[in-house]
Amino acid sequence: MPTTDTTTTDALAQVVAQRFTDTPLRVGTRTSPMALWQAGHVADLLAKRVPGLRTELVGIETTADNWPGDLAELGGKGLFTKEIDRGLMAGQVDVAVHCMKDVPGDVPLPPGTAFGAYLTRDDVHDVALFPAASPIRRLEDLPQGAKVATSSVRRRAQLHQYRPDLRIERIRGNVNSRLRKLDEGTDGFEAMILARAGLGRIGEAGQRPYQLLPMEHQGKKVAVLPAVGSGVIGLQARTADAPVMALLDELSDPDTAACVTAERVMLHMLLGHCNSPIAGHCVRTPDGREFHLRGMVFNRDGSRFVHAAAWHKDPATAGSLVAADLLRQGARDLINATKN
Ligand SMILES: NCc1[nH]cc(CCC(=O)O)c1CC(=O)O
Repeated sequence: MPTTDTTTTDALAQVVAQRFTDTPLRVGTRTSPMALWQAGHVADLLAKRVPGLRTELVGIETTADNWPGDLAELGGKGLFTKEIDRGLMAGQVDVAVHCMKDVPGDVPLPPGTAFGAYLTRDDVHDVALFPAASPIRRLEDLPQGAKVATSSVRRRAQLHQYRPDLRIERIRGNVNSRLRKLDEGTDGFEAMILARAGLGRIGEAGQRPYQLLPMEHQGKKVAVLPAVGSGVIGLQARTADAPVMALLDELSDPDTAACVTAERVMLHMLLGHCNSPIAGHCVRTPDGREFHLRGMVFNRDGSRFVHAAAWHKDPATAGSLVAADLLRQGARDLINATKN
């Protein structure tokens, strides 16, 4: 009898279940509420695919979690991922959960590891939030010179394009503590920019009003193109761990994987570092035949920027076309000018 898909996949479930009888499958994660939600979601997906599979969340604090100051002072390079990568390489965890947005584009993945799954992309919009007691609900209504919280150089540059008067300042800590600071008026912030996906994961998206920022320019309204990899959870494992890699492959969403490839090929070719204001977003075209990638590179205050788009059936080609176009327009000078 010919082997069907079901029998092969069931064989995989058996292999995985047997391997993780004595020790559970360990899922490595950061320890913020958002990261723990993500890891729990991954554990649910794994257990759904392999009934009876035992999983264990292993919380790992990263350099970024333990540094209260400005991350730029540490020089970047995987501040959110390094310690989890080390745990994966050392065999302390079997799967690492990362926000693709936090995976640096200018350092290679640790040897012997690879992303085996990209989960279906969440909403990629950035949103503006205001203190609970504030009557203001749109960035356009903020008074001249209002103080806005974000640590992202990409968001800072794009806000300044529309509202050069705003005083944009860094804020640290996890999303929950940032919201608390905003409401309590610590540091006098009148607005804050966050990813809608992150808000949803900590259960806040339905709890408070926010302004969804459009991704495309519409008159005088603030528009923000998202970061490369935004809204995507990536699952990394040891390449030699064949059963886990095969399991991750089944959890991966092909469209999300293709779009992340397009965006990250662009990022790699631009040689962006963690202080480069770079934005990129890829979608499949409505007819399903091609991938449409848009990319932007800014200077620090958004007064100069380059913008390119490409359509191609091969995502990596779309990425390299957009990067080449951005570089031709002067992206290298913009990136070098924002080096610390
Ligand atoms: N830089 C932190 C970070 N990494 C991923 C998310 C949210 C989820 C996502 O966009 O993938 C956030 C919070 C934020 O930017 O507001």
